[in-house]
Amino acid sequence: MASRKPLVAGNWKLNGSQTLLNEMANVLEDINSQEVDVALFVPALLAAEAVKLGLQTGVQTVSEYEAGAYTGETQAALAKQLGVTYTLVGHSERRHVFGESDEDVANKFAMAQQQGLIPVLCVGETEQQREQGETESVISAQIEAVIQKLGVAALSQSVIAYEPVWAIGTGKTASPQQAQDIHQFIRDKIAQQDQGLSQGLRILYGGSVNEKNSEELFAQQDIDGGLIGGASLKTGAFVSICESAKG
Ligand SMILES: O=C(CO)COP(=O)(O)O
Repeated sequence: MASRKPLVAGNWKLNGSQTLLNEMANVLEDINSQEVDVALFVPALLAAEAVKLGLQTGVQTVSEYEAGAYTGETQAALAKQLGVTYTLVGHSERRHVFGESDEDVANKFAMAQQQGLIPVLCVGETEQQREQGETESVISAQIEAVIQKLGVAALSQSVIAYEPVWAIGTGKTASPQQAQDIHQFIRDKIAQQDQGLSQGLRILYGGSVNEKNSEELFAQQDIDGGLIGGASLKTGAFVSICESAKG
């Protein structure tokens, strides 16, 4: 895992509760350490509470707009004020269910950074794109949209999460080698523009990670932790996954 500190992040999506948050805060208290960063991407309504409980907190998306007449949006500046650290941008469910384009995602990335949040840029191909040999070109375009807008240096204050769409919530994990190949592709792509930045960049894997497969995934050279969906709603499983990311 080179010298990058691993990050294990739970993405609760539209799930979870105040009760689960309290339970999670109790069990995670002992884990956040020198060896692994642990964060929870909770529904926006729970973010303030998660911060109060001492959790490293993320929201799941932010508005690309700074402020104004945009009913229903989550404001990056307010999240920052509340003590939120991260936001996901471009999660596949935002792209595929809510129709966010690469350009929308780049705009959200920019707004997150402008307001002092760390964006976690989610990238990944659908099953059909993989079958058609488009995996690398799809991921390249998703990353390039951010680089075109902000320059490659912007990636130094961010995290990338590779989440193959066919592996999300399906129980079909990418094999450690499949995941490593794409992580290496991403790091090499960024190295072509900035070698030093690429070496320090954390690239997480997401898609059906559980307490049984996490250790092998996290042992891969270019996998710096995980973005965990379903298993982050179970305290025991999530704690095991976090532990497995330690050196
Ligand atoms: O989408 C994910 C995390 O953002 C992955 O979800 P699962 O771990 O449930 O497959």
